[in-house]
Amino acid sequence: MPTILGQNQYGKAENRVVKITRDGDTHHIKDLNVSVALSGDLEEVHLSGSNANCLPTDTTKNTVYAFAKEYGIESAEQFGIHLARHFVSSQEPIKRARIRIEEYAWERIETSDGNSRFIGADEVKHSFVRKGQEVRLTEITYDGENWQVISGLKDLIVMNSTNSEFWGYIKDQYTTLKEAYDRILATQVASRWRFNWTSDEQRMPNWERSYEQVKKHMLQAFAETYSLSLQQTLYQMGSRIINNRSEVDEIRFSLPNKHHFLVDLEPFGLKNDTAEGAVYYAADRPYGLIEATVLRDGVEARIPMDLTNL
Ligand SMILES: O=c1[nH]c(=O)c2[nH]c(=O)[nH]c2[nH]1
Repeated sequence: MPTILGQNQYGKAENRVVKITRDGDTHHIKDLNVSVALSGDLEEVHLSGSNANCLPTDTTKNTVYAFAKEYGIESAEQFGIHLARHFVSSQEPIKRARIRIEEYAWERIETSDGNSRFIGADEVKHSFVRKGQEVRLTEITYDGENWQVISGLKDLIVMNSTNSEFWGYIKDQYTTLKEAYDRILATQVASRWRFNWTSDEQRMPNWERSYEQVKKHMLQAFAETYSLSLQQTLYQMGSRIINNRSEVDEIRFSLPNKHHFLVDLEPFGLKNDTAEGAVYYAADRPYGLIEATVLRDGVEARIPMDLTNL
């Protein structure tokens, strides 16, 4: 049976790059995990074994490290754009580059006098603790003409200990869930948002500020929404971002509902009442999984449905 080569891409995945910038004796860290995927005229590499059009994955790795040194890392997005442009514009057979980056944040360790800026001890200028919060993400795709930048985050764990209800749902012969008028709402946010910056002619967003602002609106909407379902909270989070950040046209969330169930303490003669502060069992599985995209009216949805392997 004849066969044909379908979609293909290649490159070096998970290049771990740590760049230290020295500002006098104050240091700054950028800690990235960069994955390169290239595609183009690569049929012969697969079909005949000719490597004439193949830029080695080893070279793509070296380019990541050389660019970090030569040009620095202003933001994950800027770094990814720079790499994507390089691969597509410098190698004729390479028609498309996709750069995915995870960024791990570090913060300065405070001195014993509680101030990390006006210090006698100089270790704070170069001593860091890795932030336990979210991982920042970006994916840059470039075909020599158009850009697509989808940034995001994962593992941002949030909880509201009240202001969440869930009732009025369908009840069939299998429904046992009790209606909740005051419950815990907790989730581990995975999200991707797409920028409307698509060509060199447009003004590029300020990537660092944009990330901080999107995250701020996301968290504030989570905190400030009186929730009748995680679905409703998700929509509030997304629309708050679309309404406040003109550079973002689309945002998708994958929100596991981290269920907290009231423990039955009746057998021990104890009343476990939410109004007085209750004891919960934090279940890890199964979990409800609430996923949706929120879009600016009139734009096309481009973020893939399944965020897990992005
Ligand atoms: O916020 C929720 N949405 C649901 O769809 C759902 N289903 C469920 O059992 N609990 C919840 N909570």
